[in-house]
Order: sequence, then C-alpha cells, then structure tokens
Amino acid sequence: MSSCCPPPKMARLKYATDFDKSVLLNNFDTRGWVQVSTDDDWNIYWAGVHNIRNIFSVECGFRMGDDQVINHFPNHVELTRKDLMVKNIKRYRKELDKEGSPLAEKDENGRYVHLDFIPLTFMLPADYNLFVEEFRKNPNTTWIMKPCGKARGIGIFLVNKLSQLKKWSRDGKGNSFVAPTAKETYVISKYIDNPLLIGGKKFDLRLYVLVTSFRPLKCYMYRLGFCRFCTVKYNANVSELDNMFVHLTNVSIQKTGEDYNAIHGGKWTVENLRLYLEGTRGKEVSDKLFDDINWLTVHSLKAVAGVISNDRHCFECYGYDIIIDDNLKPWLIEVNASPSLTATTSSDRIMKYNLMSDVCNIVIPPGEFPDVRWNKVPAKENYGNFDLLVDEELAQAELLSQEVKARAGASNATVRGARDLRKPTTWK
Ligand SMILES: Nc1ncnc2c1ncn2[C@@H]1O[C@H](COP(=O)(O)OP(=O)(O)OP(=O)(O)O)[C@@H](O)[C@H]1O
Repeated sequence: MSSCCPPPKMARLKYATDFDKSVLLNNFDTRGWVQVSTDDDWNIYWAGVHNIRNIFSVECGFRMGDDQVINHFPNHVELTRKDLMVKNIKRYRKELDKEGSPLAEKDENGRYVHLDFIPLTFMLPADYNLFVEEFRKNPNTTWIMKPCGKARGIGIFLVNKLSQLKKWSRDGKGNSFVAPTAKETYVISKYIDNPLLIGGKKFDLRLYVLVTSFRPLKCYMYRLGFCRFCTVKYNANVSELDNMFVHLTNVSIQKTGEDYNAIHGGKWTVENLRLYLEGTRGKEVSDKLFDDINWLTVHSLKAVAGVISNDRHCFECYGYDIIIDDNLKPWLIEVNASPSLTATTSSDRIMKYNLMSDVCNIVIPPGEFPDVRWNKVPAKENYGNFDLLVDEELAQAELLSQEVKARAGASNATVRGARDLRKPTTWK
C-alpha cells in the first residue's frame, strides 16, 4: 500500500471516488488532483457509505498510509442510523445523570432541561410495550414511523391509533426469537406537530457539520445550510395525516408534487431564515435558536464520541436535519452520512461546490498532501464558510495555559473552547 515517504516534487495528489457528481469532480480537478482507481494508491478517497465497511474490515487486509485520508469514520452508523443515534443519545444522557453532571438536570416532569433535543423515540418491534405505555398516557398524540434502513422519506408514515401498529407488536411478528433486520426495524418518534411555519408551510433545516476527530472532538459548522420547504400548507388535521406533501420536507418527495418550484427548489438559505427571524421575532431569540442548534450538534457528537472508531485517516461531513418548532426550539431529526451532492438549483450547485471546497481546505491544506500525523488544526484562513464549533484539544491547551497564568496571578482570559469544556451550560 501507500508509503509514508514524502511525495516526490511536482507529484500530483491522487483521488479516488465512488461518485460522479460534478460538484466533487470539478473541485478535485480544479486543484490539479488526478483521479485514480480505488485499487490504486490514492491520497484521498471520497467513498460511498456502502464501501466503508469493506475498506475497514479485517478480511480486506487494507492498511492506510500516513498520506491517505477517507471521508467516513468506519462505524459512522452509530450517529447516522436513526435507531443507533437515539440509543447513543439516550445512553449519553443516562451516563451524565449517573455522574451527577449539571448537564443532566431535569425539570419537574422528568424532562432533561439541557439535553432534550430529540423527539421522544422508541424502536419497533423491540420497545413495543414501552411505546404502548407511552401512547396510552397521551392517546391524542401523533407519531411518525420511520424504517431504520431507508432514506429519502421512503416507508415513512404518520400514525395516531395503536391499531395501525399491530404488525410491529412482538406477537404480531409471529416469532419473537427471530431478530428483525435493519430493514424491518422502525423508529417511532413523537411527531413535532407545532413546527415553525413560514408562509404557512413546514420546513426543516439541512446543516453541514464537519468532524475531523471525535476524540478529542474537533468539529465545524457550515454557515451556508438551507431550509427545505413543503409545497403544501401545513395542516395538523387528521384528514391530512397521509398527505406527505404537508408533512415530509424531503426534496425527493416534494419535487414530485404539483406545486414544486424548480427555480428555487423550495429552498431558502439559512442566512435568509436568520434575517426573517430577526425581523419577525427579534435578534435575541434568533441568536438563541442558533446557539441551541450548535449546542445540540456538539452534544449529539459527544454522545457517540466514545463509541466511534476514531481512525486518524478519517473525516466526515454530516448532513444534520433539524426541525424548529413554533417556540423556536430546535429538534434533531436525523444525521446523514452522505448528504446529497446533487444540485437541484444553480445556487444549490454553487453552495455545494463551495462546501466541498471548504471541506477539502480544512482536511488537506491547499497545495499539500494529506499527512495524518499532523494534528488536524488547519489555519483559520482555510475555514472558508465553516466556523470552528469545538476543539477539545485546543480547549485543553487553553485551560492549561489559563491555569498556569492563574497560578502566576495573571489571567482571566476567556477562550471559547475552554469555556465549553468547563461550563457548557454557558451556551444556553
Ligand atoms: N419527529 C418528527 N416530527 C415532525 N416531522 C418529522 C419528524 N421526523 C421526521 N419528520 C419529517 O420527515 C422527514 C423525513 O424524516 P427523516 O429525515 O428522519 O427520514 P429519511 O427518509 O431518512 O430522510 P433523509 O433522506 O434525509 O435521510 C423529515 O425531513 C421531516 O420533514
């Protein structure tokens, strides 16, 4: 495999990819990188999720060199599969609770004050009985059923009656000793039935989060995410429960609707949303919303940091799906490992091209080759439209230097990373 010797002068960086998306290929070509096959000695491999498991499998026997990086962590599913994400966040909250962490504070109804950012969710069929118990407490609630192994809105439906779920009861499965496959497993989540509406329509946010290390955590938030709107006005009425143009914001669904607008693609930039919110609700609440989004992002990553295989050859650009309710509370709906690089409009193409470019600049300093021995702290001018969310390593270093200064009777410097580690509640 690839050696770790420095590349000869004038050598061109080699990339391999499973995609033929122009936003990706144009980006790589513009940098003067040269495409090679996945069997060659690539320096960066932009792989599809389906190939990741093989590459990291023991049977494959592939060992990456110091000059090779790849765009997924081996077991990213811990964050990007609906059921595993929920399981890990629940476990994380329980662990903090056990430790007596102030982060796990609960209100009088037993709800987490700081970590209540995913809708109440159960796995089916595994948690069927627990779900029934919850359902009976609030029989007028609407729930959303989502298959764990699918995407693009496929197989999703809303339910408000237990009888609709008989099939997923343990008895209904016929043989409870046969473990269901991911395809047969569902998550059922409380439906956010009070979404923030703009022009009477529901929307969700697609945000991009780049992680270059989980332990210590280093992550960045992209400023240029977007909102995806439904094409039909929101209506929580039971008669509209089956109307996916009202309830599901997936572009793959909305673009099949009669009212889909191919020019703007039912999308708004996050910058526009921010301006709209500042104008309609005020700057303070709008700032708080975006702080809360950063907060939930960081804690969703911390929730999996202990279980992700933190291979130093890996980085990952996740697509975060978030719904904002009418109290301006953000809810994490899902994290995608392979956010779509298909451009539905021309501004989409520009944004996605820039996103890929900014990811590359952070992961591989311009004009250089990857070197996994460097500590992955790119120069600030390479951040592009990314903002550093957390850098635990930097924070540790800052803390240490603060302590040294404090001992010398000198400092009260505040550094973002350091503050996060010590007193994360100051983000609220
Ligand atoms: N708990 C919820 N409350 C309200 N709406 C929801 C909820 N969960 C999902 N939705 C809606 O359903 C859509 C699809 O859900 P989700 O993103 O989880 O599924 P998906 O089919 O895997 O989509 P993707 O293609 O993004 O992976 C969301 O974009 C959102 O509009």
